[in-house]
Amino acid sequence: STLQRNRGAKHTGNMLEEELEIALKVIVVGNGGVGKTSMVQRYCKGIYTKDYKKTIGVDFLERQIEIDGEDIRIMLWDTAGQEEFDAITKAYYRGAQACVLTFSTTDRASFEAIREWKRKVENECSEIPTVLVQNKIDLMDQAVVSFEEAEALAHSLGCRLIRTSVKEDVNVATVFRYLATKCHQMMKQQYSQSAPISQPTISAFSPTFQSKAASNTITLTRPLVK
Ligand SMILES: Nc1nc2c(ncn2[C@@H]2O[C@H](COP(=O)(O)OP(=O)(O)OP(=O)(O)O)[C@@H](O)[C@H]2O)c(=O)[nH]1
Repeated sequence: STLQRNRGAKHTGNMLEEELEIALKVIVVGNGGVGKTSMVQRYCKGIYTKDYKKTIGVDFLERQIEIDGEDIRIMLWDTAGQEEFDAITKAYYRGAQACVLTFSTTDRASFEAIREWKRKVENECSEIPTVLVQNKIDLMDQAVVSFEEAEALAHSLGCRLIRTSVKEDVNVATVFRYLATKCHQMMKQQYSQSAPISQPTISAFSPTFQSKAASNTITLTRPLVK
């Protein structure tokens, strides 16, 4: 397929060596304190800390996984949940290909804010694969949101609900694998529909760019070397 061809042609000897890979920009949004930073750190670094330090603006981490035999680099944008940073964070929504809407089991306001978060994302991005995450399920004894309510919200937003405990490392990887799989399927569809001559442009200056032919991001991981 075109997708595979774009992934990279490797030549040995004096020839140019280039390697392209699929990269996905995923944004993690939700109220302050729901566990966004913890989730991204858990997934990308395998660590968890009890301390809460609010995110100022946006943080960025990445992890590579394999979907369908294809390497996918997941770039996770951990955005600030505190409203004071809204103006900064929304600039980072642009170009996102998937979204994690996060609320906490023990924070009613974070659950009620989900529609508003979805609206903010939709203002900057068109419809992108989205998952609703109910975090801190290790604290079910202090729950202020019922399973039924969470499911009803997911249903009305038209997205899947995944319950996680970042603390106990429950279902965190499931969230990102699910989104990456969805995006990968969409890309494959777009590639098979687009004409074979439409090769995406590759920018060596910006870390990511939006291909016009298909809305996937392709990153040049290794510069051209002689
Ligand atoms: N019990 C429990 N605590 C968690 C879990 N995930 C995160 N926390 C704690 O919740 C607090 C807030 O987590 P953060 O990851 O900093 O929250 P955030 O959503 O990034 O907050 P902002 O940066 O302000 O937007 C921290 O004290 C975490 O240790 C979880 O699954 N269970």
